[in-house]
Amino acid sequence: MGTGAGLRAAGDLPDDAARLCRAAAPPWPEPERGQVMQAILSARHIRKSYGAFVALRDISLDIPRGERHALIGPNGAGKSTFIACVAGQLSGVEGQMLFKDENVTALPPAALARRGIGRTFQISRAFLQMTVLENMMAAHVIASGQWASLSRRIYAERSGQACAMLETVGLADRARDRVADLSLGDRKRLEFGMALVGEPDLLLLDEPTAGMSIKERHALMEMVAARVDAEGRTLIFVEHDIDVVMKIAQRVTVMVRGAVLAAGTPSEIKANDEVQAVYLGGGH
Ligand SMILES: Nc1ncnc2c1ncn2[C@@H]1O[C@H](COP(=O)(O)OP(=O)(O)OP(=O)(O)O)[C@@H](O)[C@H]1O
Repeated sequence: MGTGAGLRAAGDLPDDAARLCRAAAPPWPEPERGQVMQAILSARHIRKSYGAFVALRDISLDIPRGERHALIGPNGAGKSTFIACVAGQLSGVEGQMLFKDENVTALPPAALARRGIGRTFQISRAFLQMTVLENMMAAHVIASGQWASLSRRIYAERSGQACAMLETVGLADRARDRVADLSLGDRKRLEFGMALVGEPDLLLLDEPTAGMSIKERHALMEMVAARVDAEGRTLIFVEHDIDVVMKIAQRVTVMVRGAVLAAGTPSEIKANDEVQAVYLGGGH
């Protein structure tokens, strides 16, 4: 993990020191005005229709490498559709998607995952009866592609890696519990950890805190922010809790009816009259 260029300072330090740095950091600073960062993802004129219904009209946005970026907007604005486009899960998407300067338009999910675009998935029913550790090990086996050769040595290695990742996401003491017995917050931690196993450069989270208590939401997203920062990853997340957005995102894009209404730092978005009228003011 965390081997790529662009590692932030905390990621280069021994664990304890990094933890202390991160503990002192929140709330995380917004990028300085005018600061230019290289885009890891550039979406150009993305358009997606479901039959006659146009869900995304003409979305163009750049996501700088290492940024925590929130997508917000009223129900039906097209946020999940955009995430699914970036992950390559939809057909018939018009426009162009550049990832790390490569044209990845219309590539399937597996090809995008190999290039470093990852997203979380809800743990499927069949895996709920398995333990937390078994699920995490499955994620390692899938990511390694070594289905058939789980020798004793590789098994030990995988379980070591799985335990380390459980430690990372705060689930080490739940390793032997069934996933079905976890709280929603812990299940989301596990899903996040399983997505990290693929070492994505860009991680997509679609409403990661849905259904959680306020306290759980903040705890989950603070952990997510600390991890993506420490490992030099880029994060795009869809979130309805505006307090979480203000605390976690460095930049925000507001979508309304399939188009971008505004983009900027959290404080710019909060001060935007149009955004207040259409979304934040509760008029949706
Ligand atoms: N498979 C589909 N077939 C037809 N219409 C769809 C499909 N998926 C989404 N839509 C429609 O596209 C629009 C955008 O949906 P999307 O889920 O992307 O919005 P959203 O901003 O994520 O909303 P929410 O915050 O409620 O999740 C909505 O009007 C939705 O009903």
